[in-house]
This record gives sequence, C-alpha cells and structure tokens, in this order.
Amino acid sequence: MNAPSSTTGERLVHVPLGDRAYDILIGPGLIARAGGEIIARLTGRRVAIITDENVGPLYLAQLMDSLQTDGFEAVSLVLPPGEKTKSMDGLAAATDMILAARIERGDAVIALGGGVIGDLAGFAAGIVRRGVRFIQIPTSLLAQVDSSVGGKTGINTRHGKNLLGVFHQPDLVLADTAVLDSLSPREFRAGYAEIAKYGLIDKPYFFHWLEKNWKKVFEGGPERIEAIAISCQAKADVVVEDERETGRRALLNLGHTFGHALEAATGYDSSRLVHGEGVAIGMVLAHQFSARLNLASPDDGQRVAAHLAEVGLPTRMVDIEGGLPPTQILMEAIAQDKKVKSGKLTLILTRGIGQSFVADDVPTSEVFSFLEDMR
Ligand SMILES: O=C(O)C(=O)C[C@@H](O)[C@H](O)[C@H](O)COP(=O)(O)O
Repeated sequence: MNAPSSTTGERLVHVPLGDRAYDILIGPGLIARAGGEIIARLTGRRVAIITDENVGPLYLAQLMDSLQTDGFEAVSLVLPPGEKTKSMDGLAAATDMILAARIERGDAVIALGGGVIGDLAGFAAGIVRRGVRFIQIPTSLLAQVDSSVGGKTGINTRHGKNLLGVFHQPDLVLADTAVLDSLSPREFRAGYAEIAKYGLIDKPYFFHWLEKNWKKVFEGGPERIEAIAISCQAKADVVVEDERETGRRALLNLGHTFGHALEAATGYDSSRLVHGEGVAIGMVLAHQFSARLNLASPDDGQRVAAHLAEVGLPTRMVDIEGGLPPTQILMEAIAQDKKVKSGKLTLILTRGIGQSFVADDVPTSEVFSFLEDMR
C-alpha cells in the first residue's frame, strides 16, 4: 500500500479511475511549479483560481506567477474563510466568476485552499457547462489527506452538511507539504483526525504506528509525508473500488454521521467546532456506540479517545464550547445523513481498532438514548 517515493522525498499516488484517472503529488514546493505540472495535463490555457482570505495572501501570487510563466491566463476569486462559505452565496460567486472568465470545458478551475474551498470550487467546476476540469491544491492537512481526493464536492444547506453536491473527480491534486507549516496547531490537529481515521477503518498497524509516531508527524519531516501518502493511498484504494459510495466507500464516513450532526448543531461556527474536531468526537462516539451494542470492547473506544486526546483533539460532546441543543435536534441532522436508506440509519460501526463496517438499519431509538447518555 506504500506510495512510490522519489529521491527528493516527493510521493506520487495514482488514482486509476479509467478516463477519470489522476495523480496526487505530495511534497514540498509544488505550488511554485504548479504551472509545469498542470500544463502537462491540461489542453486549455485558462484557469480560474478560487481561494480564501487566509490562504490567498500567502500563496496566490506564487501560484499566479507559476501559471503565467507557463503561459496560462489566470483569474482569481478570494472568498471569506470558513464553513459558511460553502453556501448558495459562495456557489453563486464561484460560478459567476468562472463564467465571466469564459472557462471552457478543457480549461480548469483550481481550488487553492482547505476543504471548504475544495468542496465549493469542485462543485462549481462540476456544474459549470456540466463539467469543466478541476485541479485541487489543498493547503490544509485535512484537505491533503481527505477532501481533495475522491471527487466528493458540495455545499451545506440549513438541512445539513454537504447536502447539495456532485461527484466530480479532480484532474490533478498538488499537495504542497511546505504550506502545512503555516497552519495553526488547531487546524493541523483537525486534519490529523482524518489521518487517524484510516487506521481505525481497516489499518490497525497504521493506527499503532501513529500512536508511536504522531509527534514526528506534527513536527514535520519524513514521517509527515509518509502519513499523508499512506492516507491518500488508503483513500484512493477505496474510491477506485466504489467511486459513488454504493458500498465500501461509506467506510470513509467513520465518525462523520455524528460529526456532521455536531457541526450542524453548532451552526458551523468554527470558534466552537471545526470539521476534523467533529470527526474526532464522532469516531470516539462510533467506538463507544459499538461497545454499547456489544460489538466491540470498551477498551478500544478508550484507546481511540486516549490517542486523540493526547494529540489535543476534543473527544467528548461536553468538550464543545457553548453546549449543545437537545438530542432531538442532533437526531434531525442525523436523519438527513446521505447514508440513510428508506428512512433507516446507516452508521459506520466497529468490531475493534481497524475493524470498521457499514451497519444498515441501526435503530433510531438506540442512537437517541445513546446520545442522551453521552451528553
Ligand atoms: O470521501 C468520502 O467518501 C468521505 O466520506 C470522506 C469524508 O471524510 C469527507 O468529509 C466527505 O466529504 C464527507 O462526505 P459526506 O458524503 O458525508 O458529505
């Protein structure tokens, strides 16, 4: 499962999806040579970059320079940062700018930013002219190991998270690991939750490796690139098997049913909860709920909580600032989960560390009483 390694430490993970196949390049300095990597994969010569007010001032000029040096005509849109930008207003601004720039199907939209920008720009690229080409330049750890890979795009609505969107695979992912040094510790930790998720899904040895090596991943160096490459490869393997989430891909949602409900319940207010933190709490809840159903040992949930708490992530609903609305409100968000089938809940549960599985038809009443008890 290891991604090929070059002498510079750069990694390449290929996502073999037939006519939608693409490469993920992982390593330092990729933004500075983005133009060269993109020109090798694109017929069009126009690009529309979408970024946000945090990332734009840091990397937009460097990206523009590289694109212009390689002969691209580039325009950009800088949006406010944060989950609230993944909205109808954000989508309207993005699609309007792409159309104003006359981006054709062979041209590309480039997402320069974290998961919010990637999901929004990808959705816009997927619907403008029924699909223009799309390049991800993820600048958060979370986006590098998860949201930039696999083609899920979308925006939030008042009914819940990511409820409008399309599957639209990128043509290239450039994960420039040098930019991770500019992340706040909180943002880095939030991305780490998604790295730990791959171990908890089906790679117990990776979770064990993280328990031993997490400090090196946080400090940078070869372990960080290794953890990102393993994560991208793990995600690519699942996506290639089940691109449109008709089965196995749902495993990538470990922790997300609870996590998304918590994000909705906290009004997508990043001062209270960011996505990766919701996923961290959600993964612990998934392990605890599995133990309550006698599917797993309570020791596994404690081990997961201990590791996530050790890196500084929240692991309990009571860790969320400002309290939560009644459990019934959480249940309403859970009822909008995309995995619901014929009105019945599907949860990702586990038989132990690295033994997650898709559980259909989970009784709503059991989930309700569990969440009441965990508050
Ligand atoms: O790629 C997937 O499939 C995932 O579920 C990965 C998740 O970590 C990611 O947050 C995804 O965007 C959530 O998807 P959703 O279908 O639950 O909205």
